[in-house]
Amino acid sequence: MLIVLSGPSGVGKGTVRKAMFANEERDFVYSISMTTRKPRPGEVDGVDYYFRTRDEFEHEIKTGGMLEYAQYVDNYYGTPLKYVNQTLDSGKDVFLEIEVNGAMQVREKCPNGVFIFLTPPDLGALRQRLEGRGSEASSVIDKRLVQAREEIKMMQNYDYAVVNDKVPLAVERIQNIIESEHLRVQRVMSQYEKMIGVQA
Ligand SMILES: Nc1ncnc2c1ncn2[C@@H]1O[C@H](COP(=O)(O)OP(=O)(O)OP(=O)(O)O)[C@@H](O)[C@H]1O
Ligand SMILES: Nc1nc2c(ncn2[C@@H]2O[C@H](COP(=O)(O)O)[C@@H](O)[C@H]2O)c(=O)[nH]1
Repeated sequence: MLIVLSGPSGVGKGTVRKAMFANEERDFVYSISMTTRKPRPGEVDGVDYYFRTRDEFEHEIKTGGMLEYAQYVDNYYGTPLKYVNQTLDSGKDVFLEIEVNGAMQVREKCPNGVFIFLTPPDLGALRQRLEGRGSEASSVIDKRLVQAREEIKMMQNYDYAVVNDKVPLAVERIQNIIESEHLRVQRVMSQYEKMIGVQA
């Protein structure tokens, strides 16, 4: 199953995802994105992102190496296709943490994915989280907040909206969604197998 988590910058996607992966026992893999953004202090190439130049990124686009990509506040971000395909082929779930334009490209290509939008309790909390993280200059925070308003309008294109008021609660809500989606897929598959006369 392909699981896509979006939401405005600073809402807590990374925080929630890391907490989820600490809990998660099932086969479940995070797809590391590629970006032209400079690493923040402590970020490691190949762990947090694949950090690439614009030329390198554009080469990947031209050669069909990206499942999706978008320009977000002056930088490219995208999902390398090969790793997603290999992981899905191996039977594991893939988890993408990406912004809305990229998510809509994924929806076109993989309509059976599960699309979850993480929201802040309100825009004041979002600003506080971005400022509290301290990783961007205030001019960049302002641009991200402008972008956030546009992104929140896209929430209606998602299958689920989850409020990140408290991290453990948001984790639990997302895990419940994934669990129920798994059960739904299993029910459909077993009905399908019955219909075509294959032993489930
Ligand atoms: N539920 C929460 N309550 C309060 N603070 C939170 C909550 N969730 C995350 N935070 C804090 O908000 C800040 C932004 O979180 P995080 O970096 O995970 O956001 P993000 O959505 O992944 O951002 P980006 O899209 O820019 O990568 C961090 O300092 C994090 O500790
Ligand atoms: N379309 C994509 N968006 C992505 C991807 N990886 C991350 N992102 C999103 O970009 C913004 C900014 O991220 P930051 O690390 O600079 O704070 C945020 O919304 C991320 O979710 C991707 O592969 N494709």
